[in-house]
Amino acid sequence: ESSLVIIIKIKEINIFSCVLLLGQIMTIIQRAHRPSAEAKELYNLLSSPHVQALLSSHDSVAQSDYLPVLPPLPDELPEDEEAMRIVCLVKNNQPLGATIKRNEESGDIYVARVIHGGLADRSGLLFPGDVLVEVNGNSVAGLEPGRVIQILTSSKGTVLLKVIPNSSQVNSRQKPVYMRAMVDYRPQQDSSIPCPVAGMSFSRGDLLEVVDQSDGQWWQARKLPCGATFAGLIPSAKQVFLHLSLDDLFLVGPYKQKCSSPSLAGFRRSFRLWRRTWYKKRRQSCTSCSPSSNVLSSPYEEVALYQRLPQESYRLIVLIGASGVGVNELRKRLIKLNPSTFQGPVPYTTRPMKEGELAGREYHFVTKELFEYMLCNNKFVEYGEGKGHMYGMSIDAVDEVLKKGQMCIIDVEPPSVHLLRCRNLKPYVIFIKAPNQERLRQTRRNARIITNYLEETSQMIEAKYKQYFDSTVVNDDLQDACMQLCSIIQQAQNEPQWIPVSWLRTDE
Ligand SMILES: Nc1ncnc2c1ncn2[C@@H]1O[C@H](COP(=O)(O)OP(=O)(O)OP(=O)(O)O)[C@@H](O)[C@H]1O
Repeated sequence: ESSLVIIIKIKEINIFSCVLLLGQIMTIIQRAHRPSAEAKELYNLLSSPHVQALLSSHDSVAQSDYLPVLPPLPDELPEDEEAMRIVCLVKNNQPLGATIKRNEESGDIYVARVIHGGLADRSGLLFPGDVLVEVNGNSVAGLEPGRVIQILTSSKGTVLLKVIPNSSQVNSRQKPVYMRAMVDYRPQQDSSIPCPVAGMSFSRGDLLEVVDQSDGQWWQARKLPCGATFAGLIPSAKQVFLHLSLDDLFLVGPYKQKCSSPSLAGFRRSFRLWRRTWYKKRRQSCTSCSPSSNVLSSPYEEVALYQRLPQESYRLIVLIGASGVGVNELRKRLIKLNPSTFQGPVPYTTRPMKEGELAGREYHFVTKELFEYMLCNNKFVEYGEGKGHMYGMSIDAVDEVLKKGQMCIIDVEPPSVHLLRCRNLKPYVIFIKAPNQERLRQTRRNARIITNYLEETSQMIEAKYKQYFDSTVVNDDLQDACMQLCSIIQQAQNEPQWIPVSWLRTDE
Protein backbone atom coordinates (compact mmCIF):
# COMPACT_ATOMS: atom_id res chain seq x y z
CA GLU A 1 0.00 0.00 0.00
CA SER A 2 2.76 2.40 0.96
CA SER A 3 4.56 1.92 -2.32
CA LEU A 4 1.32 2.51 -4.15
CA VAL A 5 0.89 5.86 -2.42
CA ILE A 6 4.45 6.82 -3.37
CA ILE A 7 3.83 5.89 -7.01
CA ILE A 8 0.66 7.97 -7.06
CA LYS A 9 2.54 10.92 -5.57
CA ILE A 10 5.33 10.52 -8.13
CA LYS A 11 2.73 10.67 -10.89
CA GLU A 12 1.17 13.73 -9.36
CA ILE A 13 4.38 15.73 -9.21
CA ASN A 14 5.39 14.40 -12.64
CA ILE A 15 8.99 14.02 -11.60
CA PHE A 16 11.55 13.22 -14.28
CA SER A 17 13.06 10.10 -12.72
CA CYS A 18 11.13 7.87 -10.34
CA VAL A 19 14.27 5.87 -9.57
CA LEU A 20 16.03 9.03 -8.37
CA LEU A 21 13.09 9.99 -6.20
CA LEU A 22 12.97 6.50 -4.76
CA GLY A 23 16.66 6.72 -3.88
CA GLN A 24 16.06 9.98 -2.09
CA ILE A 25 13.16 8.61 -0.05
CA MET A 26 15.22 5.58 0.94
CA THR A 27 18.15 7.79 2.01
CA ILE A 28 15.78 9.88 4.17
CA ILE A 29 14.52 6.76 5.90
CA GLN A 30 18.07 5.43 6.34
CA ARG A 31 19.23 8.69 7.89
CA ALA A 32 16.26 8.94 10.24
CA HIS A 33 17.30 8.63 13.84
CA ARG A 34 14.51 6.30 14.85
CA PRO A 35 12.49 5.34 11.81
CA SER A 36 8.94 4.23 12.60
CA ALA A 37 7.74 0.70 11.86
CA GLU A 38 5.85 2.09 8.83
CA ALA A 39 8.98 3.81 7.51
CA LYS A 40 10.94 0.57 7.86
CA GLU A 41 8.22 -1.31 6.05
CA LEU A 42 8.23 1.30 3.31
CA TYR A 43 12.00 0.96 3.01
CA ASN A 44 11.66 -2.81 2.59
CA LEU A 45 8.96 -2.39 0.00
CA LEU A 46 10.90 0.19 -1.99
CA SER A 47 14.08 -1.86 -1.97
CA SER A 48 12.29 -4.91 -3.39
CA PRO A 49 13.60 -5.73 -6.89
CA HIS A 50 10.05 -5.73 -8.33
CA VAL A 51 9.32 -2.13 -7.31
CA GLN A 52 12.76 -1.04 -8.50
CA ALA A 53 12.25 -2.74 -11.85
CA LEU A 54 8.77 -1.25 -12.21
CA LEU A 55 9.95 2.29 -11.61
CA SER A 56 12.99 1.88 -13.79
CA SER A 57 10.70 0.65 -16.63
CA HIS A 58 8.47 3.65 -16.01
CA ASP A 59 11.48 5.94 -16.37
CA SER A 60 12.67 4.43 -19.61
CA VAL A 61 9.16 4.64 -21.12
CA ALA A 62 8.60 8.18 -19.89
CA GLN A 63 11.92 9.40 -21.25
CA SER A 64 11.45 8.02 -24.77
CA ASP A 65 10.06 9.83 -27.78
CA TYR A 66 7.70 7.72 -29.82
CA LEU A 67 7.28 7.86 -33.55
CA PRO A 68 5.65 8.51 -35.87
CA VAL A 69 3.99 11.81 -35.00
CA LEU A 70 0.54 11.88 -36.55
CA PRO A 71 -0.05 14.72 -39.01
CA PRO A 72 -2.55 17.39 -37.97
CA LEU A 73 -6.08 17.04 -39.25
CA PRO A 74 -6.89 19.18 -42.30
CA ASP A 75 -7.80 22.77 -41.39
CA GLU A 76 -10.67 23.27 -43.73
CA LEU A 77 -13.26 20.69 -42.88
CA PRO A 78 -16.42 20.84 -44.98
CA GLU A 79 -19.64 21.83 -43.26
CA ASP A 80 -21.21 18.41 -43.56
CA GLU A 81 -18.17 16.93 -41.85
CA GLU A 82 -20.23 15.20 -39.17
CA ALA A 83 -21.34 12.72 -41.84
CA MET A 84 -17.71 11.95 -42.67
CA ARG A 85 -15.00 10.22 -40.74
CA ILE A 86 -11.35 11.11 -41.14
CA VAL A 87 -9.15 8.09 -40.59
CA CYS A 88 -5.42 8.50 -40.30
CA LEU A 89 -3.48 5.24 -40.42
CA VAL A 90 0.26 4.92 -39.88
CA LYS A 91 1.35 2.18 -42.24
CA ASN A 92 4.90 1.50 -41.10
CA ASN A 93 5.38 -0.91 -44.03
CA GLN A 94 2.37 -2.97 -43.02
CA PRO A 95 -0.51 -3.73 -45.37
CA LEU A 96 -3.63 -1.70 -44.68
CA GLY A 97 -5.60 -4.81 -43.73
CA ALA A 98 -8.75 -3.96 -45.68
CA THR A 99 -10.13 -4.77 -49.11
CA ILE A 100 -12.27 -2.45 -51.26
CA LYS A 101 -14.93 -3.01 -53.88
CA ARG A 102 -17.05 -0.91 -56.20
CA ASN A 103 -20.81 -0.78 -55.87
CA GLU A 104 -21.84 -1.42 -59.46
CA GLU A 105 -25.07 0.59 -59.09
CA SER A 106 -23.85 3.75 -57.36
CA GLY A 107 -20.22 3.56 -58.52
CA ASP A 108 -19.08 4.13 -54.90
CA ILE A 109 -15.92 2.50 -53.72
CA TYR A 110 -16.48 0.94 -50.31
CA VAL A 111 -14.59 -1.10 -47.75
CA ALA A 112 -15.48 -4.71 -48.56
CA ARG A 113 -13.79 -6.31 -45.57
CA VAL A 114 -11.50 -5.39 -42.73
CA ILE A 115 -8.91 -8.04 -41.93
CA HIS A 116 -9.07 -9.21 -38.33
CA GLY A 117 -6.10 -7.94 -36.32
CA GLY A 118 -4.79 -5.93 -39.30
CA LEU A 119 -3.93 -2.22 -39.26
CA ALA A 120 -7.43 -0.96 -40.17
CA ASP A 121 -9.04 -3.30 -37.65
CA ARG A 122 -6.70 -2.25 -34.85
CA SER A 123 -7.47 1.41 -35.55
CA GLY A 124 -11.12 0.69 -34.77
CA LEU A 125 -12.07 3.38 -37.30
CA LEU A 126 -12.70 1.54 -40.54
CA PHE A 127 -15.59 -0.85 -41.06
CA PRO A 128 -17.03 -2.94 -43.86
CA GLY A 129 -19.49 -0.86 -45.85
CA ASP A 130 -17.75 2.49 -45.19
CA VAL A 131 -17.71 4.46 -48.46
CA LEU A 132 -14.32 5.82 -49.47
CA VAL A 133 -14.41 9.49 -50.43
CA GLU A 134 -10.79 10.63 -50.40
CA VAL A 135 -7.35 9.12 -50.08
CA ASN A 136 -4.59 11.49 -48.95
CA GLY A 137 -6.74 14.48 -49.90
CA ASN A 138 -7.53 13.21 -53.42
CA SER A 139 -11.06 12.30 -54.36
CA VAL A 140 -11.56 8.70 -55.44
CA ALA A 141 -14.75 9.50 -57.39
CA GLY A 142 -14.64 7.86 -60.79
CA LEU A 143 -11.44 5.94 -60.07
CA GLU A 144 -11.14 2.22 -60.75
CA PRO A 145 -10.75 0.14 -57.55
CA GLY A 146 -7.40 -1.07 -58.93
CA ARG A 147 -6.15 2.52 -59.14
CA VAL A 148 -7.27 3.23 -55.54
CA ILE A 149 -5.44 0.12 -54.37
CA GLN A 150 -2.35 1.36 -56.20
CA ILE A 151 -2.54 4.72 -54.39
CA LEU A 152 -3.06 3.00 -51.05
CA THR A 153 -0.22 0.53 -51.46
CA SER A 154 2.21 3.13 -52.76
CA SER A 155 1.50 5.50 -49.84
CA LYS A 156 4.39 5.42 -47.43
CA GLY A 157 4.14 6.43 -43.78
CA THR A 158 0.61 7.66 -43.17
CA VAL A 159 -2.60 7.27 -45.13
CA LEU A 160 -5.37 9.79 -44.64
CA LEU A 161 -8.78 8.42 -45.57
CA LYS A 162 -12.06 10.27 -45.67
CA VAL A 163 -15.01 7.88 -45.45
CA ILE A 164 -18.77 8.03 -45.13
CA PRO A 165 -19.42 5.66 -42.25
CA ASN A 166 -21.66 2.69 -42.89
CA SER A 167 -24.86 3.67 -41.06
CA SER A 168 -26.05 0.10 -40.63
CA GLN A 169 -22.73 -0.94 -39.22
CA VAL A 170 -23.07 -3.54 -36.49
CA ASN A 171 -20.34 -4.80 -34.28
CA SER A 172 -19.49 -7.87 -36.27
CA ARG A 173 -17.07 -9.51 -33.83
CA GLN A 174 -17.86 -13.18 -34.11
CA LYS A 175 -17.04 -16.03 -31.80
CA PRO A 176 -14.14 -17.92 -33.39
CA VAL A 177 -14.85 -21.36 -34.77
CA TYR A 178 -12.06 -23.93 -34.86
CA MET A 179 -11.61 -26.09 -37.91
CA ARG A 180 -9.23 -28.73 -39.16
CA ALA A 181 -8.28 -28.30 -42.83
CA MET A 182 -9.03 -31.40 -44.90
CA VAL A 183 -7.57 -29.90 -48.10
CA ASP A 184 -4.46 -27.94 -49.04
CA TYR A 185 -4.88 -24.33 -50.14
CA ARG A 186 -2.49 -21.99 -51.94
CA PRO A 187 -3.93 -18.49 -52.53
CA GLN A 188 -1.24 -17.75 -55.16
CA GLN A 189 -2.77 -20.45 -57.35
CA ASP A 190 -6.36 -19.31 -56.83
CA SER A 191 -7.60 -16.90 -59.47
CA SER A 192 -10.93 -16.42 -57.66
CA ILE A 193 -9.51 -14.87 -54.48
CA PRO A 194 -10.40 -11.15 -54.28
CA CYS A 195 -7.05 -10.16 -52.78
CA PRO A 196 -4.25 -12.77 -53.17
CA VAL A 197 -1.85 -10.96 -50.80
CA ALA A 198 -4.46 -11.17 -48.04
CA GLY A 199 -4.86 -14.92 -48.65
CA MET A 200 -3.57 -17.49 -46.19
CA SER A 201 -2.16 -20.79 -47.35
CA PHE A 202 -2.75 -23.91 -45.31
CA SER A 203 -2.18 -27.62 -45.53
CA ARG A 204 -4.33 -30.59 -44.66
CA GLY A 205 -4.30 -31.20 -40.93
CA ASP A 206 -3.67 -27.56 -40.02
CA LEU A 207 -5.80 -26.22 -37.20
CA LEU A 208 -7.55 -22.99 -38.18
CA GLU A 209 -9.17 -20.39 -35.97
CA VAL A 210 -11.90 -18.98 -38.20
CA VAL A 211 -12.59 -15.49 -36.85
CA ASP A 212 -15.02 -14.19 -39.46
CA GLN A 213 -17.58 -16.02 -41.57
CA SER A 214 -19.74 -13.03 -42.44
CA ASP A 215 -18.84 -13.33 -46.13
CA GLY A 216 -20.35 -16.45 -47.65
CA GLN A 217 -17.37 -16.90 -49.98
CA TRP A 218 -14.28 -15.78 -48.08
CA TRP A 219 -13.66 -16.39 -44.43
CA GLN A 220 -10.94 -14.91 -42.26
CA ALA A 221 -8.78 -17.27 -40.26
CA ARG A 222 -5.54 -17.71 -38.36
CA LYS A 223 -3.45 -20.83 -38.17
CA LEU A 224 -2.99 -22.34 -34.70
CA PRO A 225 -0.79 -22.35 -32.72
CA CYS A 226 -1.18 -18.68 -33.38
CA GLY A 227 1.82 -16.84 -34.71
CA ALA A 228 0.22 -14.19 -36.92
CA THR A 229 -1.31 -11.09 -35.38
CA PHE A 230 -3.72 -10.66 -38.25
CA ALA A 231 -5.99 -13.08 -40.04
CA GLY A 232 -5.83 -14.18 -43.67
CA LEU A 233 -8.50 -14.91 -46.25
CA ILE A 234 -9.46 -18.52 -46.84
CA PRO A 235 -12.20 -19.88 -49.10
CA SER A 236 -15.44 -20.77 -47.35
CA ALA A 237 -16.52 -24.41 -47.50
CA LYS A 238 -19.02 -23.45 -50.23
CA GLN A 239 -16.31 -21.67 -52.20
CA VAL A 240 -13.99 -24.70 -52.07
CA PHE A 241 -16.66 -26.95 -53.54
CA LEU A 242 -17.40 -24.42 -56.27
CA HIS A 243 -13.82 -24.53 -57.45
CA LEU A 244 -12.87 -28.15 -56.93
CA SER A 245 -12.80 -30.50 -59.84
CA LEU A 246 -14.32 -33.96 -59.56
CA ASP A 247 -10.86 -35.47 -59.12
CA ASP A 248 -10.17 -33.17 -56.20
CA LEU A 249 -13.41 -34.17 -54.55
CA PHE A 250 -12.21 -37.72 -54.33
CA LEU A 251 -9.03 -37.80 -52.36
CA VAL A 252 -7.06 -39.39 -55.15
CA GLY A 253 -3.53 -39.33 -53.89
CA PRO A 254 -0.25 -40.96 -54.61
CA TYR A 255 -0.93 -43.73 -52.13
CA LYS A 256 -3.39 -46.02 -53.79
CA GLN A 257 -5.11 -49.06 -52.41
CA LYS A 258 -3.82 -52.09 -54.21
CA CYS A 259 -6.89 -54.31 -53.95
CA SER A 260 -9.40 -53.93 -56.71
CA SER A 261 -12.20 -55.88 -55.17
CA PRO A 262 -13.14 -55.62 -51.54
CA SER A 263 -14.55 -59.12 -51.55
CA LEU A 264 -11.20 -60.73 -52.38
CA ALA A 265 -8.99 -59.14 -49.84
CA GLY A 266 -5.41 -59.61 -48.87
CA PHE A 267 -4.33 -59.04 -45.33
CA ARG A 268 -1.95 -57.01 -43.29
CA ARG A 269 1.28 -58.63 -42.28
CA SER A 270 0.13 -57.84 -38.78
CA PHE A 271 -2.57 -60.50 -39.08
CA ARG A 272 0.19 -62.94 -39.81
CA LEU A 273 2.26 -61.57 -37.00
CA TRP A 274 -0.50 -62.48 -34.61
CA ARG A 275 0.02 -65.98 -36.00
CA ARG A 276 3.77 -65.92 -35.74
CA THR A 277 4.46 -69.02 -37.87
CA TRP A 278 3.48 -67.10 -41.00
CA TYR A 279 5.82 -64.29 -40.31
CA LYS A 280 8.70 -65.52 -42.46
CA LYS A 281 6.98 -65.13 -45.79
CA ARG A 282 6.34 -61.51 -46.68
CA ARG A 283 3.93 -60.22 -49.26
CA GLN A 284 4.83 -56.60 -49.71
CA SER A 285 2.18 -56.11 -52.36
CA CYS A 286 -0.71 -57.16 -50.25
CA THR A 287 -2.81 -54.74 -48.29
CA SER A 288 -6.05 -55.30 -46.52
CA CYS A 289 -9.26 -54.05 -47.96
CA SER A 290 -11.98 -52.42 -46.09
CA PRO A 291 -14.93 -50.46 -47.33
CA SER A 292 -13.55 -46.95 -47.14
CA SER A 293 -14.97 -43.57 -47.82
CA ASN A 294 -12.47 -41.40 -49.63
CA VAL A 295 -15.01 -38.85 -50.73
CA LEU A 296 -14.35 -35.39 -49.44
CA SER A 297 -17.49 -34.46 -47.50
CA SER A 298 -16.21 -31.07 -46.33
CA PRO A 299 -12.96 -29.15 -46.80
CA TYR A 300 -13.03 -28.22 -43.12
CA GLU A 301 -13.92 -30.25 -40.09
CA GLU A 302 -15.14 -28.27 -37.10
CA VAL A 303 -13.22 -29.23 -33.99
CA ALA A 304 -13.34 -28.45 -30.28
CA LEU A 305 -11.11 -29.14 -27.32
CA TYR A 306 -12.04 -32.34 -25.54
CA GLN A 307 -10.83 -33.47 -22.16
CA ARG A 308 -11.68 -37.08 -21.34
CA LEU A 309 -13.46 -37.40 -18.00
CA PRO A 310 -12.07 -40.03 -15.60
CA GLN A 311 -15.32 -42.04 -15.76
CA GLU A 312 -15.31 -42.11 -19.59
CA SER A 313 -13.69 -45.00 -21.45
CA TYR A 314 -10.28 -44.45 -22.96
CA ARG A 315 -9.92 -43.15 -26.50
CA LEU A 316 -9.02 -45.79 -29.06
CA ILE A 317 -5.33 -45.53 -29.97
CA VAL A 318 -4.73 -46.14 -33.66
CA LEU A 319 -1.25 -46.64 -35.09
CA ILE A 320 -0.74 -46.07 -38.79
CA GLY A 321 2.35 -46.46 -40.91
CA ALA A 322 3.90 -47.97 -43.99
CA SER A 323 4.03 -51.74 -43.99
CA GLY A 324 7.28 -52.78 -42.31
CA VAL A 325 7.94 -49.49 -40.53
CA GLY A 326 7.38 -51.16 -37.17
CA VAL A 327 3.77 -50.38 -36.31
CA ASN A 328 3.04 -53.87 -35.07
CA GLU A 329 6.35 -54.13 -33.24
CA LEU A 330 5.58 -50.94 -31.32
CA ARG A 331 2.04 -52.07 -30.57
CA LYS A 332 3.27 -55.41 -29.24
CA ARG A 333 5.93 -53.71 -27.13
CA LEU A 334 3.41 -51.35 -25.54
CA ILE A 335 1.12 -54.23 -24.63
CA LYS A 336 4.05 -56.22 -23.23
CA LEU A 337 5.20 -53.20 -21.24
CA ASN A 338 1.88 -52.82 -19.46
CA PRO A 339 -0.63 -55.55 -20.35
CA SER A 340 -3.09 -54.50 -17.67
CA THR A 341 -3.43 -51.06 -19.30
CA PHE A 342 -2.76 -51.63 -23.02
CA GLN A 343 -4.59 -54.32 -24.97
CA GLY A 344 -5.37 -55.23 -28.55
CA PRO A 345 -8.72 -56.56 -29.78
CA VAL A 346 -9.06 -60.30 -30.30
CA PRO A 347 -9.37 -60.97 -34.05
CA TYR A 348 -11.91 -63.28 -35.70
CA THR A 349 -10.97 -66.22 -37.91
CA THR A 350 -12.63 -69.02 -39.79
CA ARG A 351 -9.65 -71.35 -39.43
CA PRO A 352 -9.94 -74.24 -36.99
CA MET A 353 -8.56 -73.82 -33.50
CA LYS A 354 -5.09 -75.28 -32.96
CA GLU A 355 -3.79 -77.16 -29.99
CA GLY A 356 -2.92 -74.81 -27.12
CA GLU A 357 -5.17 -72.06 -28.40
CA LEU A 358 -8.16 -70.81 -26.49
CA ALA A 359 -11.36 -69.46 -28.02
CA GLY A 360 -11.52 -65.72 -27.37
CA ARG A 361 -7.82 -65.48 -26.46
CA GLU A 362 -5.81 -65.86 -29.68
CA TYR A 363 -8.93 -65.58 -31.89
CA HIS A 364 -12.66 -65.69 -31.86
CA PHE A 365 -13.14 -68.88 -33.90
CA VAL A 366 -16.24 -68.58 -36.07
CA THR A 367 -17.82 -70.41 -38.99
CA LYS A 368 -17.48 -69.13 -42.53
CA GLU A 369 -21.21 -68.33 -42.53
CA LEU A 370 -20.97 -66.26 -39.38
CA PHE A 371 -17.89 -64.46 -40.69
CA GLU A 372 -19.72 -63.58 -43.90
CA TYR A 373 -22.77 -62.46 -41.96
CA MET A 374 -20.54 -60.15 -39.90
CA LEU A 375 -18.87 -58.91 -43.06
CA CYS A 376 -22.23 -58.07 -44.65
CA ASN A 377 -23.19 -56.17 -41.51
CA ASN A 378 -20.02 -54.05 -41.64
CA LYS A 379 -18.72 -55.50 -38.41
CA PHE A 380 -15.10 -55.54 -39.55
CA VAL A 381 -12.71 -52.62 -39.63
CA GLU A 382 -10.30 -54.76 -41.62
CA TYR A 383 -10.44 -58.30 -42.88
CA GLY A 384 -8.36 -60.52 -45.08
CA GLU A 385 -7.89 -63.97 -46.46
CA GLY A 386 -4.92 -66.22 -45.95
CA LYS A 387 -4.47 -69.87 -46.93
CA GLY A 388 -8.19 -70.19 -47.54
CA HIS A 389 -9.22 -68.81 -44.15
CA MET A 390 -10.68 -65.45 -43.31
CA TYR A 391 -9.35 -63.11 -40.63
CA GLY A 392 -10.93 -59.90 -39.39
CA MET A 393 -10.83 -57.25 -36.73
CA SER A 394 -14.24 -56.17 -35.51
CA ILE A 395 -15.38 -52.93 -33.90
CA ASP A 396 -17.14 -55.03 -31.24
CA ALA A 397 -13.80 -56.55 -30.22
CA VAL A 398 -12.35 -53.04 -29.91
CA ASP A 399 -15.35 -52.01 -27.82
CA GLU A 400 -14.89 -55.03 -25.57
CA VAL A 401 -11.38 -53.88 -24.61
CA LEU A 402 -12.52 -50.31 -24.00
CA LYS A 403 -15.47 -51.45 -21.88
CA LYS A 404 -13.06 -53.39 -19.66
CA GLY A 405 -11.44 -50.03 -18.84
CA GLN A 406 -8.29 -50.80 -20.83
CA MET A 407 -6.62 -48.76 -23.55
CA CYS A 408 -7.21 -50.46 -26.87
CA ILE A 409 -4.33 -50.15 -29.34
CA ILE A 410 -4.77 -51.22 -32.93
CA ASP A 411 -2.82 -50.79 -36.13
CA VAL A 412 -4.72 -50.46 -39.37
CA GLU A 413 -4.23 -49.59 -43.00
CA PRO A 414 -4.63 -45.84 -43.54
CA PRO A 415 -7.93 -46.06 -45.49
CA SER A 416 -9.55 -47.84 -42.55
CA VAL A 417 -9.22 -44.74 -40.37
CA HIS A 418 -12.50 -43.43 -41.86
CA LEU A 419 -14.40 -46.35 -40.36
CA LEU A 420 -13.06 -45.72 -36.90
CA ARG A 421 -13.77 -42.01 -36.75
CA CYS A 422 -16.86 -42.01 -34.57
CA ARG A 423 -18.10 -40.58 -31.30
CA ASN A 424 -17.94 -43.88 -29.40
CA LEU A 425 -14.31 -44.65 -30.15
CA LYS A 426 -12.92 -41.09 -30.43
CA PRO A 427 -9.78 -42.52 -32.08
CA TYR A 428 -6.45 -40.81 -31.47
CA VAL A 429 -4.36 -41.52 -34.55
CA ILE A 430 -0.57 -41.73 -34.31
CA PHE A 431 1.45 -41.85 -37.49
CA ILE A 432 4.52 -44.04 -37.23
CA LYS A 433 6.94 -42.44 -39.62
CA ALA A 434 9.98 -44.04 -41.19
CA PRO A 435 13.34 -42.41 -40.48
CA ASN A 436 15.54 -41.59 -43.47
CA GLN A 437 17.01 -44.31 -45.67
CA GLU A 438 20.38 -44.12 -43.98
CA ARG A 439 18.90 -44.65 -40.51
CA LEU A 440 16.63 -47.39 -41.83
CA ARG A 441 19.66 -49.29 -43.11
CA GLN A 442 21.46 -48.84 -39.81
CA THR A 443 18.58 -49.70 -37.48
CA ARG A 444 16.90 -52.48 -39.46
CA ARG A 445 20.01 -54.64 -39.96
CA ASN A 446 18.47 -57.53 -38.04
CA ALA A 447 14.92 -57.03 -39.20
CA ARG A 448 13.96 -59.21 -42.10
CA ILE A 449 12.42 -56.47 -44.16
CA ILE A 450 13.22 -54.68 -47.40
CA THR A 451 13.73 -51.04 -46.52
CA ASN A 452 14.18 -49.67 -50.05
CA TYR A 453 10.75 -48.10 -50.44
CA LEU A 454 9.89 -47.63 -46.79
CA GLU A 455 10.81 -43.96 -46.53
CA GLU A 456 9.05 -43.14 -49.80
CA THR A 457 5.89 -45.08 -48.90
CA SER A 458 5.89 -43.43 -45.50
CA GLN A 459 6.01 -39.99 -47.13
CA MET A 460 3.20 -40.93 -49.49
CA ILE A 461 0.97 -42.05 -46.62
CA GLU A 462 1.76 -38.88 -44.70
CA ALA A 463 0.96 -36.70 -47.71
CA LYS A 464 -2.39 -38.32 -48.22
CA TYR A 465 -3.64 -38.92 -44.68
CA LYS A 466 -1.98 -36.30 -42.50
CA GLN A 467 -5.30 -34.56 -41.85
CA TYR A 468 -6.26 -37.54 -39.69
CA PHE A 469 -3.05 -37.69 -37.65
CA ASP A 470 -3.11 -36.39 -34.11
CA SER A 471 0.59 -37.10 -33.53
CA THR A 472 3.63 -38.44 -35.31
CA VAL A 473 6.44 -40.63 -33.98
CA VAL A 474 9.53 -41.34 -36.04
CA ASN A 475 10.43 -44.99 -35.50
CA ASP A 476 14.19 -44.59 -35.52
CA ASP A 477 15.49 -46.14 -32.33
CA LEU A 478 12.89 -48.66 -31.19
CA GLN A 479 13.29 -47.94 -27.48
CA ASP A 480 13.01 -44.18 -27.99
CA ALA A 481 9.99 -44.55 -30.25
CA CYS A 482 8.31 -46.74 -27.65
CA MET A 483 8.91 -44.19 -24.88
CA GLN A 484 7.66 -41.34 -27.06
CA LEU A 485 4.57 -43.35 -27.86
CA CYS A 486 3.87 -43.95 -24.15
CA SER A 487 4.06 -40.27 -23.35
CA ILE A 488 1.90 -39.26 -26.36
CA ILE A 489 -0.72 -41.81 -25.35
CA GLN A 490 -0.76 -40.48 -21.78
CA GLN A 491 -1.34 -36.98 -23.13
CA ALA A 492 -4.02 -38.21 -25.53
CA GLN A 493 -5.96 -39.77 -22.69
CA ASN A 494 -5.42 -37.18 -19.98
CA GLU A 495 -4.96 -33.78 -21.61
CA PRO A 496 -7.31 -31.65 -23.72
CA GLN A 497 -7.20 -32.54 -27.41
CA TRP A 498 -8.91 -31.18 -30.53
CA ILE A 499 -11.57 -33.57 -31.80
CA PRO A 500 -14.39 -33.17 -34.34
CA VAL A 501 -17.38 -31.45 -32.71
CA SER A 502 -19.60 -34.20 -34.12
CA TRP A 503 -17.95 -36.56 -31.61
CA LEU A 504 -19.15 -34.37 -28.78
CA ARG A 505 -22.79 -34.22 -29.78
CA THR A 506 -25.03 -36.60 -27.92
CA ASP A 507 -27.84 -36.69 -30.47
CA GLU A 508 -25.95 -38.74 -33.08
N1 LIG B 1 13.00 -49.08 -34.78
C1 LIG B 1 13.29 -50.29 -35.18
N2 LIG B 1 14.56 -50.71 -35.18
C2 LIG B 1 14.88 -51.95 -35.61
N3 LIG B 1 13.99 -52.85 -36.05
C3 LIG B 1 12.71 -52.49 -36.07
C4 LIG B 1 12.29 -51.21 -35.65
N4 LIG B 1 10.95 -51.15 -35.78
C5 LIG B 1 10.55 -52.32 -36.27
N5 LIG B 1 11.59 -53.14 -36.44
C6 LIG B 1 11.55 -54.49 -36.98
O1 LIG B 1 11.11 -54.40 -38.32
C7 LIG B 1 10.33 -55.55 -38.63
C8 LIG B 1 8.99 -55.11 -39.18
O2 LIG B 1 8.25 -54.49 -38.13
P1 LIG B 1 6.69 -54.75 -37.99
O3 LIG B 1 6.38 -56.17 -38.18
O4 LIG B 1 6.24 -54.12 -36.75
O5 LIG B 1 6.17 -53.95 -39.25
P2 LIG B 1 4.72 -53.35 -39.52
O6 LIG B 1 4.88 -51.92 -39.68
O7 LIG B 1 3.76 -53.82 -38.49
O8 LIG B 1 4.35 -53.96 -40.90
P3 LIG B 1 2.96 -54.74 -41.26
O9 LIG B 1 1.89 -53.79 -41.00
O10 LIG B 1 3.11 -55.09 -42.67
O11 LIG B 1 2.89 -55.89 -40.34
C9 LIG B 1 10.24 -56.39 -37.38
O12 LIG B 1 11.27 -57.38 -37.44
C10 LIG B 1 10.56 -55.40 -36.27
O13 LIG B 1 11.14 -56.03 -35.15
